[in-house]
Amino acid sequence: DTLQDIKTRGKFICGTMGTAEPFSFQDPKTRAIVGYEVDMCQAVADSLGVPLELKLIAVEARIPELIAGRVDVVAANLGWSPERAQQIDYSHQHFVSLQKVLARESDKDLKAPADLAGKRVSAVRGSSSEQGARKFIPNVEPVTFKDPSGAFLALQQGKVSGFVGSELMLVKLKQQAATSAVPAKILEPALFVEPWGMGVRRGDTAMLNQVNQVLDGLEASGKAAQIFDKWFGAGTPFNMKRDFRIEAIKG
Ligand SMILES: NC(=O)CC[C@H](N)C(=O)O
Repeated sequence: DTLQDIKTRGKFICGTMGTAEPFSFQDPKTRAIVGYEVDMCQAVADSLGVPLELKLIAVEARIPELIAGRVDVVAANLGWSPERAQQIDYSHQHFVSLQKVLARESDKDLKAPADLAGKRVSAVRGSSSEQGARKFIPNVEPVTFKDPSGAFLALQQGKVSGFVGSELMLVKLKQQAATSAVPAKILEPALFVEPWGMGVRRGDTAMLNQVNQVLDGLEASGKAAQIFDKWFGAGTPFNMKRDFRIEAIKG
């Protein structure tokens, strides 16, 4: 749909995770889907003068839903990769993430991702983590799950020795595991770094320009840094400093 179609329709539809704190997750009190990526989508909706509608999508459905036109953009932990960049266009990066491995605290012989060579690991189906597991850990064919919860459960049940995923997802799961029977640890070093952008349909130049203009505006005004601090800064479970800018992804 063109920008005019979206204005006529009267809503901007953004595909998002809904399960990934603090990017897009359910607020325990209000039950609304909130988060960093939701704020970014809201800014685009505001720029178009229409309300934001969130559509929750699984990791493996992100690119298919976008290509099929069932969402206007995808803001769903979407890492840039050369393969994906053949299928869709990417906005400027709005986050930069590490990919790491979560293991059981009790597995003392597992210190680095390389120690998982030839072992079983889990990953979310259709994620860059699935591909990264194959690429960066020798002799690994990941067991995949539709949702992060399944991949995490497999680790806790001892069905796999590691769970490859985005760092902040693993940070939250590690916190969750700390009070369970199976505490977890994050292995260092990271497997790889990935810039995240909003996914836009290939050739939808008007939408791509609109999103980039909004993101660049948030960067220039300092609003992007404020939104970052709100979700990742001191007083949040992540306590992070911003070490990237919103800018074009250098592929
Ligand atoms: N599982 C994950 O790490 C989240 C998705 C991942 N960032 C991707 O782009 O596929």
